[in-house]
Amino acid sequence: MDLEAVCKRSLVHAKPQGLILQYGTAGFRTDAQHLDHIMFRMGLLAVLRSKQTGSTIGVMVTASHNPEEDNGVKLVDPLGEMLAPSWEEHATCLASAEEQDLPRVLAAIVEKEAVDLLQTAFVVLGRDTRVTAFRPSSEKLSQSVIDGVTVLGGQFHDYGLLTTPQLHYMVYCRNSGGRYGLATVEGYCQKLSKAFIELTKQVSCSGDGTRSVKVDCANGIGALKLKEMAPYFSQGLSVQIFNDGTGGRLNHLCGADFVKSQQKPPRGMEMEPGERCCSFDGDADRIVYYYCDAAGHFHLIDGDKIATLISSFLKELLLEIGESLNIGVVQTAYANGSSTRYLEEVVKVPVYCTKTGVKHLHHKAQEFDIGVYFEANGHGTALFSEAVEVKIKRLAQELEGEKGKAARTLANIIDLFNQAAGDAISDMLVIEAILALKGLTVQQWDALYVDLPNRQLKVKVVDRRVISTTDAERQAVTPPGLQEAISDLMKKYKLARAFVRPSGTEDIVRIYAEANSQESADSLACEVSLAVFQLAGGIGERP
Ligand SMILES: CC(=O)N[C@H]1[C@@H](OP(=O)(O)O)O[C@H](CO)[C@@H](O)[C@@H]1O
Ligand SMILES: [Mg+2]
Repeated sequence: MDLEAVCKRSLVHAKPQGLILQYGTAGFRTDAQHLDHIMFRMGLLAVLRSKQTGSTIGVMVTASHNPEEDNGVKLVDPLGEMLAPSWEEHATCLASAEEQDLPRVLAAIVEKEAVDLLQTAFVVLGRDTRVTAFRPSSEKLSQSVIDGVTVLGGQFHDYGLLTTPQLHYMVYCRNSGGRYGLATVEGYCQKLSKAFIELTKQVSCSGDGTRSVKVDCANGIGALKLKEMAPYFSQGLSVQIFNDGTGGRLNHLCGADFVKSQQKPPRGMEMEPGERCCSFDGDADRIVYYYCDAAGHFHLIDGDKIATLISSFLKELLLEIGESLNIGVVQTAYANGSSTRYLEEVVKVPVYCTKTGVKHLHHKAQEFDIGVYFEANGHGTALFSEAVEVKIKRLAQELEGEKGKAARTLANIIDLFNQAAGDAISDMLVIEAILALKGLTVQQWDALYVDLPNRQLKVKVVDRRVISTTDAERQAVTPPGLQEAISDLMKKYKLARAFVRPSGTEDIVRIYAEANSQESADSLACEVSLAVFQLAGGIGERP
């Protein structure tokens, strides 16, 4: 490790003195102007992680659903997963080191993690479409990552524009010796499209021609990548893209985050009653569906209902095949109470709750033969253990009749999921395939259960760390008295549930409340916000 060369090069990407940023739930994220040194240093860290694991490591430059002027970066571990927690700490230390401390911090990581510096390193990069008013943001920032990689002698491949889940897929492919698929955009498009076409060709065309869906791409990378992929699956589905980045701004009044949090359609989407529509977020790892009814009312179908559709379908297939595999659904505290009840009582699958952030859900889902996980906001996928995948693919060839058909359907569904990360394009194709196979309309899907009315609010406090939680964030431990106050407030309403937690991506405290009516959910959320404001050091306007 030529520390002298690293220090010299680092001056080109000098860290603003005193600037401290933390590797959070989704990597580093802030105003793009403050990220140059972070990018260079994440290039360095990716090389060390690659040497330590003897595997290809991914670096994705994106700020997902954040406003256009922001940017961010996250590292992708060997199996396409989020970076291991101990390395998140190294990332924070490295990002916070002042220039003169850089050699010491790097040496400490090498020692602590027993990195063999003689190992070769390989890093793959992807980036979204972000530009700032004056210059490309993601493109320039990914050059800084490359600078970090090369100064430490690492090799790299820059994929250029990719969705976040596509980069996760590439990393997984490269480290699984081709077992998972071909590590190219073409390989990705072919693997998913082949599975989708196999699935949908069994559906008898009921005279209404090709199925179609309207997709809001949040003016982000999803538009480019969906356009690129659409010809591969066009015989099974036609997509009409809105907010493709040619007119509007990234994530502005559109995209999955906007639609879910505002519970209204994105700007620019032309909705006819009963038509299936969906929205991706800015880096295409989240998806939500929606439609409007004949009276013009908007209906949101969020991650919880997506998880329900997927897990019931998988359960039905297993029943048909005659295999009793251990299937589990993983949610967070934000999952609508109706969805949890429906999954447990009607679908009869065990449901688990983890802390917010996909890495927690992903990790829990790996414990099952088949683990389905979704955050309410639409980020999720399904994971199949290697043994299950091998078994189902064998059964698909061996079994005949209805059992064989079900096994082949499941084998294709396994290929259609991106098992490295939640993926809007892959999830959309899974959903479209299931709806087609089951002959369900979007309204029938929506009618599986009725969401409990709910409300999310934010409160600003002096220091959000005064709030600590337990029981997968459903109970507040500190400050004293807060949980008692919330529990007392909940008693006033029917079917009420409320919790608070400090956000991992914004400097705020989030409040969630649900109850039997919208009025009750709104007023419970408001009362809980006030309790947070009073007991946890609220600042600014009183809720
Ligand atoms: C309530 C909510 O939607 N929280 C989001 C949000 O995290 P917060 O820690 O709540 O800010 O961003 C995360 C990263 O994208 C995502 O995983 C999570 O679900
Ligand atoms: Mg995202």
